[in-house]
Amino acid sequence: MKYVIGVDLGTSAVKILLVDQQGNVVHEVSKSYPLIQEKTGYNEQDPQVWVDQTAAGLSDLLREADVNTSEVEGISFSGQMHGLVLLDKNHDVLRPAILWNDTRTTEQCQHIYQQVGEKKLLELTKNPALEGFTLPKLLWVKENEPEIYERASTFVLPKDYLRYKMTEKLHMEYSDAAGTLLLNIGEKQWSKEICEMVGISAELCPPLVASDEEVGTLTASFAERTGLNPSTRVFAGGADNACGAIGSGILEDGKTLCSIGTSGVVLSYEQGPDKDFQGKVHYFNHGVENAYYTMGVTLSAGHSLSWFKDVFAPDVDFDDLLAEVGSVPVGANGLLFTPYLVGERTPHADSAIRGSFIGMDSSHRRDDFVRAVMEGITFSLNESIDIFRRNGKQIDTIVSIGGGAKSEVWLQMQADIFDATIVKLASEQGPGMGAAMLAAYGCGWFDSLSACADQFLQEAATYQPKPENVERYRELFQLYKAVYGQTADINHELMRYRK
Ligand SMILES: Nc1ncnc2c1ncn2[C@@H]1O[C@H](COP(=O)(O)OP(=O)(O)O)[C@@H](O)[C@H]1O
Ligand SMILES: O=C(CO)[C@@H](O)[C@H](O)COP(=O)(O)O
Repeated sequence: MKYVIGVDLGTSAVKILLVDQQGNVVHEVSKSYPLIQEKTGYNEQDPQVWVDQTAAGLSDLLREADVNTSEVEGISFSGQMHGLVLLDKNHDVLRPAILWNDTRTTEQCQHIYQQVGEKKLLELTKNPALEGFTLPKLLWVKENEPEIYERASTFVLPKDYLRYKMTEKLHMEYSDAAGTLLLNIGEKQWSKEICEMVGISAELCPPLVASDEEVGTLTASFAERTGLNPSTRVFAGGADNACGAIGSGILEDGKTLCSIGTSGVVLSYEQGPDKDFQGKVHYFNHGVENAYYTMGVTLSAGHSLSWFKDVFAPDVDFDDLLAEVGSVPVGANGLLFTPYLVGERTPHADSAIRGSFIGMDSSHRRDDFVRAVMEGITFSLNESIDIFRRNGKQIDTIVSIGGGAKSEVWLQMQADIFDATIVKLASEQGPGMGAAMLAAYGCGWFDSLSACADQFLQEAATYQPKPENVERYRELFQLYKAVYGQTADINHELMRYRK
């Protein structure tokens, strides 16, 4: 038997899948790591921890699955996007990585608009300047930590750093480079024009490769540390949302994905770079050659539920926390939640907005709060679906993945709020599966990623919208949408009282 490995370097954990030639997940391992949150809006991680936890996870995976390592042909990656990993001339890390959900860079985003202009920025990158993207982070370091910036010789994104430590080959690939705001996504080249206009040396930008490109094999020391064979073939991989799309079969026009991980995204396949969403949704290169995708992002999706659990039910696991949510009626007995715990991206690009519970009543119990949190996250994602539909996209079927797809109640809630059929796949680990598929395709097991998807991906269940719930949620969605406007000023004022 032959195997490939998909490594998904997420925000809460690295998840590693061992997949056979039929697409069966033979074994999986997850190793978590913390967020470093020194101040409000700050979110960092130590890149060395990603490498150590991945090495530990691979070692556990191979030992527990008890496979012959010479049968593991290839390995590839999916990674949390946008995180800035700054490296010196020896490729040593210069400071903790500044992550996608870090929103300290509002001033730098304004600087980008002033220097480049909104129209030009959209023309070149197809995206607006958002705090989470990599370029504003580079500018923040340049302004606030000039002694570190001066020592920088290049930058990479989280999974690129991990791959570098495994192979000693340094690259970035298109689907993740698209989220830096420095890539001309249509031409698939670093934009020298943007570098010049914002004052970043183009020499900092690393060499670019395609997601399915073979970049080398493992170093002897990493192979020894994990038990993998040093000749294991290593493929570049992709951004977690591009890999989530591959691992969910979002490989042709008309296909839509909803992923509820730490962040939440609604993502739709695009054939080319030429559609115009006026920057209201993100527009990135896919992990499939010459394809693209558009997506809306809820910054704190699963993170809102994890936050609620950590603060109010630390000793309860997710299954127990959600056990009675199905018996709470639609609308959580009049309780609304907005999931803006770390600011928001779509549809409100606002780093200072924060979350609210509206309508708390002394009759409310923990289950009402849990349902309200789940509904609020799903309403937020519905705002992205709304943008797609208003721009002419037909969305009647959505593949749902991520931690949120583990719960039947949440899957039905998605069907009712999105008013669409929800498809659950046999594995909810889309990004890890997408990474494994890139390795399988790269190893030549299939002629195309679509052929691989036909073999690897199976529908496990579908959830149909229930008309009476759809109607109630339609009314509640109008109230949900009003909360942002009614709480924005108060939240902006409260900003100066935060840590
Ligand atoms: N059993 C469960 N039911 C519902 N939601 C869950 C469950 N387990 C985890 N989650 C949610 O999924 C999120 C983690 O999703 P995951 O896709 O693993 O995230 P990431 O890739 O960002 O690390 C958690 O924050 C939590 O809110
Ligand atoms: O910032 C984005 C997309 O633009 C996030 O989707 C990150 O890519 C992190 O993803 P998860 O850890 O939630 O999967």
